[in-house]
Amino acid sequence: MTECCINPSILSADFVNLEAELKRISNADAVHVDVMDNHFVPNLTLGLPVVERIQAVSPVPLDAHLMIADADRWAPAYADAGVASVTFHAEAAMAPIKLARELRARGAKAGMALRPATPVEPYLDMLSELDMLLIMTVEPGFGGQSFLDVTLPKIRRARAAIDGSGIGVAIQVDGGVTEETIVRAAEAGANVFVAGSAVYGHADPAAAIERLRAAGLAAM
Ligand SMILES: O=C(CO)[C@H](O)[C@H](O)COP(=O)(O)O
Ligand SMILES: [Co+2]
Repeated sequence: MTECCINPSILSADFVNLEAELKRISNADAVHVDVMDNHFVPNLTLGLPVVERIQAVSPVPLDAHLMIADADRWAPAYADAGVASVTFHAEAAMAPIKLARELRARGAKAGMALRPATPVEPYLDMLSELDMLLIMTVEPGFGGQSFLDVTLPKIRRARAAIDGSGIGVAIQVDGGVTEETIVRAAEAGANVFVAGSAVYGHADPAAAIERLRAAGLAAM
């Protein structure tokens, strides 16, 4: 595997200057947009109207991470808005296969996320319905948390299942990704890396992206 995608999270950007903040990461593979509803997670960020404006000005495709309840009802609208990749949480979807098919039918890549304590095994048979599996490496809700190494065996099991079945599903990790932890996540089998603090916490976010990409690639 040679692909190594770095998707900065704008959760750590300056929300008053989002257009300028997006220009600072134009060498990223996508921009990760964290949508939180204060129900599925104890935090509130932004919703569809703001995502539509980000979509209009972003130099890179959007990777929407929906930390919202009732994903079956709300997620398709993000695909309709032209978001390239829409990720819902398995714990928030009543009918994840139906929802993944709806997202793809609307032209988006379908992603499904698992909280750190949610096992991957119940979902192995539906991986072919997905373009991306997001394995959360922190409890969703806030940026700036520490990477949970306890999730590494799950990443390894997911990678083994994907490689064993020959399906082309990306494995994304999100939370606490740094130049150090990206090595362990990449060795375990992840190939798409979300980083908020480790990109926007630096004076030169574009240079931070290149360092993360180099560290991830070297570990694959
Ligand atoms: O989904 C998220 C939190 O729920 C964020 O994408 C994630 O926390 C990124 O921030 P950091 O890299 O600072 O951990
Ligand atoms: Co996220």
